[in-house]
This record gives sequence, structure tokens and C-alpha cells, in this order.
Amino acid sequence: MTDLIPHIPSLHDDALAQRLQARIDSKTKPLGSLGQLEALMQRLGLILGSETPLLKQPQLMVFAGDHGLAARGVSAFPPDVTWQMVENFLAGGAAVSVLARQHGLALTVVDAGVRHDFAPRPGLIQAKVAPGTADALEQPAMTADQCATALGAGRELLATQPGNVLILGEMGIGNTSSAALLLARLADLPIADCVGRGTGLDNAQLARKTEILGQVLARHPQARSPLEALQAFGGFEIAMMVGAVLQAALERRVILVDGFITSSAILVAARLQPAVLERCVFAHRSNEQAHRLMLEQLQAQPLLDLGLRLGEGSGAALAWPLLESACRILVEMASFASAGVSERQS
Ligand SMILES: Cc1cc2ncn([C@H]3O[C@H](COP(=O)(O)O)[C@@H](O)[C@H]3O)c2cc1C
Ligand SMILES: O=C(O)c1cccnc1
Repeated sequence: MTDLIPHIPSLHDDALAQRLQARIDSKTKPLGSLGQLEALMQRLGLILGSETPLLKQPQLMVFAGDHGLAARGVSAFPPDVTWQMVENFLAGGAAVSVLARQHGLALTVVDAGVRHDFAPRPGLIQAKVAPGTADALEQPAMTADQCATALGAGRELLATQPGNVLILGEMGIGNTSSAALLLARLADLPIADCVGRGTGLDNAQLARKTEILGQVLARHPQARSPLEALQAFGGFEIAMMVGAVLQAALERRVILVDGFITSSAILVAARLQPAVLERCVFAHRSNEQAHRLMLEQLQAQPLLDLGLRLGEGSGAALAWPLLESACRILVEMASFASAGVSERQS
């Protein structure tokens, strides 16, 4: 399994960071006045290794999988919604489909483990490990082999994608449960702090979900390493995202992270290879309550806070133009010298 995990070196480069800062500060604006966008310019410049970074052929990849645990009623929606939404993505009707079209993002849906047979068509990658994970209350969601297969497939398929940006999205009824379990175990937090309403549970349903997830954690006391936790709690879409993220990090691509579930894949990847985080841009803070804690664990400053709680990659697609703006400003904006604008007096 460990040969599936590449070493991700740190991007630390003081000289480039200083050149980037000098370039940002030379622009025709008061120092620091572009706020968080300036930190984004630094980050994109360091990831792409340039003072004038160019974002090329961004790939929005929606990883989909079903969850055995969903049969326990941990979601407000039935498991069939997973495959039905995959059809909706491919037909161009989902929120993320609309946003991808608006921003010219290539949208690919990856069947990592949906309990449904899809007809092959453009925009769909068939990489099904199995038709859904096992019920984590009874056994690990995946076998060690399945977990390794998902990681390897995620790495391989990312390696065949063009461009230098990976935009993460996901679909899988029940997957806020997997994300909550991963957060609870890997950050050693109480499950009550990690659980959320997902697709819209009421108070009684939330209490039931918390109870079930507490039992799942108790069922797998030995699953403490990132890979053991991933195997125990699932799902296939999260495991495949971990593989894709590791490969993207290795190839020095920008990784644009969406909400709570895509962040859980980053949490696993970062616990395996911490320098993954240097390649990540966090699009937004989700309304799934535990995303705040998740972002703290990842020491992440999200760009947006719009009260979204959808997933699919929708928040990442909405944040995409900010990345484009950051690069354009670095490349196109005039400096005090080039524009002949007077500098600050004191
Ligand atoms: C129609 C519909 C579209 C969605 N698109 C994303 N999700 C989101 O909801 C699911 C996670 O919430 P839970 O853990 O409560 O099931 C994931 O599939 C996620 O992407 C959706 C959910 C629904 C119902
Ligand atoms: O933040 C997310 O990714 C999220 C939150 C609720 C439901 N589905 C996804």
C-alpha cells in the first residue's frame, strides 16, 4: 500500500516568495489592498513556480460512490439519488453542471463505486471499485485491496488529465457520515462535534446519525492511521479523491477544494503527505457545521463563506474566477513604474 503514496516535497522557496511579494507590492495599489487575493497570488505563484502563473485547462472532477452505511438512514435522501444525480451531471442539469458551463470548466464524472450500471458516454469515467461500500457498522467499508485499488485508480486517472488545475467535487448519499468519521478519528475529536445535517436532517435524525456514527467509531478502534481510517469509514469516492490529490500534488497542480467531503479527502492526503496542503486552495466554508473544525485542522483560509451546503464541486466552481483574477492581476496589472503613477509619500 505504501508504494501507492508518493513523497510530496515541500514547495518552500524563499527567493520565489520574495519575488512574488515584490511583484504584488509593485502594482498600482496601496500595499496589501487586495487582501486575501494577495495570499492567493502567492500561493498560485509558488505552486506553479512562477511570478506570472498561468492556469491551464482546469479539470472539474466529480467523484461518485455509494455507501453501505446509507441504508441506516444517516441521510435525508435515499441512496438512489447518487446514481440519479450522476445522470443529472451528465445531462448538464445539476448545479455543478451549470457552473462548469458558465466558467468553461471541463466536467468529468468518475464512477468510483456507484450502485448502478451507467451506459458509457463522454464525460463519464468508469472506475468502479465495487457497487458501493460495505456497512461500516458491520465491517470496514472497504477491504485493504479495495482501498489500494481506489487510491491507485485515482492517481492513474489524474495522470491522464490535461492541465495544471484539479477542481474537486463529489456525489454520494451518506458521504457526510464518512467525512465526519474521518475527521473524528484523524483529529481525535468527539463525534458530536464532527457530525452535521448533511442533506437536511432534523434534530431527531441528527441525534440518530450521531449515535450511529459513535457506534461505527467504537466498532473500529484499531483504525487509527490515515489509510486504516479511510478503509474503515470509506467511501470509494473519497479514497479515489485521495489518490487523485496525491498525484495532482506530485505533478504540482493547483488543487481547488470544495466543501466538507472533498476536505475530508484532503485531510487523509495531508496526514499521509503534509506538503499536499501547500498545493491546495480552499474555495469556501460550507454550512455543514463541522467544516469549520475541518478547516482549522487543515489550517485553511477559505475564500468564500456563502452558506453553501451542496457539495458536487459547486463551491469550488463558484470560487474559480477568483483564481483567474489572482493570476491576471499578477500578469497584467501595471506597476507604479510602468504606469508612471506616484508612490506613497511616507
Ligand atoms: C438532490 C441532491 C443533490 C446533491 N448534490 C450533492 N449532494 C450532497 O449530499 C450528499 C451528502 O449528504 P448526506 O450525507 O446527508 O447524504 C452528497 O451526495 C453530497 O454531494 C446532494 C444531495 C442531494 C439530495
Ligand atoms: O460541504 C459539503 O461538501 C456538503 C455539505 C452537505 C451536503 N453535501 C455536501
